[in-house]
Amino acid sequence: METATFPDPAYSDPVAEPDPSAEESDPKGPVAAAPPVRPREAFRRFWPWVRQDRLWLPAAILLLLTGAFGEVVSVWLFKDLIDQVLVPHRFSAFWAPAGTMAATAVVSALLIFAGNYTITWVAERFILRLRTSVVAHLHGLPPDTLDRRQRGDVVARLTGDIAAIEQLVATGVVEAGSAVLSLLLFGAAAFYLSWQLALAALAVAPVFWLSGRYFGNRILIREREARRRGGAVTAVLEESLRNAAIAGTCNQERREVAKVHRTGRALLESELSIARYAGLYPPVLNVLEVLGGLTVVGIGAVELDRGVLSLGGLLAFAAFMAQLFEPAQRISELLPVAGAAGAAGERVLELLDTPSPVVERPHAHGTGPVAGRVSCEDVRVGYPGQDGRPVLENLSFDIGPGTILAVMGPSGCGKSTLAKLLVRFLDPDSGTVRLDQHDLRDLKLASLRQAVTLLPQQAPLFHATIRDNIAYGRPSASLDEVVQAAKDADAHEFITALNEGYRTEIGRDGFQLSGGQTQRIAIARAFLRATPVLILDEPTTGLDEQSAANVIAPLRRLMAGRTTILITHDQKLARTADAVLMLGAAGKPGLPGSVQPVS
Ligand SMILES: Nc1ncnc2c1ncn2[C@@H]1O[C@H](COP(=O)(O)OP(=O)(O)OP(=O)(O)O)[C@@H](O)[C@H]1O
Repeated sequence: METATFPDPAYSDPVAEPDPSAEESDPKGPVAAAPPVRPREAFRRFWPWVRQDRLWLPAAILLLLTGAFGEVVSVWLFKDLIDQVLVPHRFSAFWAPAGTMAATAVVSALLIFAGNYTITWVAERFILRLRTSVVAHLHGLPPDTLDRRQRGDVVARLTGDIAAIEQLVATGVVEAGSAVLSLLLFGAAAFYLSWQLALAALAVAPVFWLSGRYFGNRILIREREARRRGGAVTAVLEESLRNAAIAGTCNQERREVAKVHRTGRALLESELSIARYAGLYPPVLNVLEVLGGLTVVGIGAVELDRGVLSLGGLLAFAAFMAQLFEPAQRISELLPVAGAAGAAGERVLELLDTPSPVVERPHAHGTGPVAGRVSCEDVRVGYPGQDGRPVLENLSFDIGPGTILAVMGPSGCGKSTLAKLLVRFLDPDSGTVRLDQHDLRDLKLASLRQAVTLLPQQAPLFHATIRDNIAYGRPSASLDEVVQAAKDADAHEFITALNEGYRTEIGRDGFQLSGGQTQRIAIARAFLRATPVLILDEPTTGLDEQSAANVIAPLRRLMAGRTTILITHDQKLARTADAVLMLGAAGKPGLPGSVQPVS
């Protein structure tokens, strides 16, 4: 029998060829490129999240600039030091300019620190606000819309990409602003000292600009690809780790590792391609700087010879040139960062621009007291990308308050789709779904969901205590209420048998608990919500006979007196219903039969 060895030596070499048998059909990986957005447009879109702190941006620029001005003063004093102390050998005059230079350096350092801290403060607040807004938008989307994206890629967009954007709108603005103003400041000082030399130095400016454009465009294109591939790496990682158990049982560990390796290698190639441009740009600038500097020194030597310029003046000019190149260097370093920010911005805007298929109407109202009548009138619904073929068609039923309606039918006939319609994760293409007399589309979403509890097939649990998991449906519930709900759900006994009882922390998806126990926690949560309408989507699926039997008694108590849509394949459970709706009854999935009383 062949056994896999880990770590596989094949992957210790990062550019090794991955296992070809594991090649994906899509060589570009599981994440599509975001639509391109022009940097100016991206800046305009993200500006609202900076607006609140916008006054701090000029404040930071001012602090950095005043700090930089301190450096101008130091250079000026250095010129005096040479011309008035060193050249005439008057060492008694040393202390005054030296003391002023030292004090200026300290003040300058403090101002630059304050400026940099201010930028970080603005940037971090921007990141926090933007991430919160994007997450709020994503939470407003129905699960189907969100699930169309790779979860790992969404997380990459919400972390790395959002952090990179701040370079475009916060740090970038201040850095570019202060660098440009420093350039002007040092440039003005250089012109004041010798306009001829300053003009000579400026001769290289167009070449700087042209090389900036050349490198900037190429870096942006490569950053786009790298961001996409970065998202693919987290997507593949997330999926691979989530499915580690199935990979193990199917002996597919090698394939999973190869997938991670392949996407990682694609990212590596992308990053190296960026590094070739981003890494070449500063040395190219250095060469241009040296050429500019040599021109200046050549002309300066002639000026010195003609007696137009003092030695101190020439040295001070050279120092200004060095200072001039420092902001130019900073701008050049901003280029790859701005490229990354632009590419990251496109990916975050794509998330923000994902429309919700379910929109609350402007004049939507609350449900008021809910009796619990639920009806569908000639409903037709399908999913996008299915050539307009409906999943449900001509669906009509009307059940009174407190009725339990079992919904049955073959797999794929649209039972879960009906559940989505009733909580408005989906709207019908035609026809009407009603709660009491209200068309669901006229109701506020929060109000509708206050009245309806959906217990999905696999009840999700949070990484939190059992108490918090039960109270999730009503966080204000007291411990007594939580315990009562657990008792009603037949969960109290096994909870108190755990070492820490209700304070026991459970892992994601109920890790530590059996399927039946997880389901009973979810039922306790539904008891606590105590809504007039219940939708139970296959509540016993995946449970063995004994666990299913343990769940049926609390489910009966939960359903008593509430309008319940009970989606099930389980004949035993269906018998607890007052009526049954067979979907796909005529042998055609999606075409419903009528509601029949349970015999
Ligand atoms: N988000 C979606 N996008 C596109 N098609 C979907 C989506 N969800 C479901 N479908 C399709 O709609 C049809 C009905 O799916 P639905 O989940 O409602 O069936 P079901 O009766 O609940 O099936 P099961 O008993 O297997 O859970 C299926 O053909 C399915 O492929």
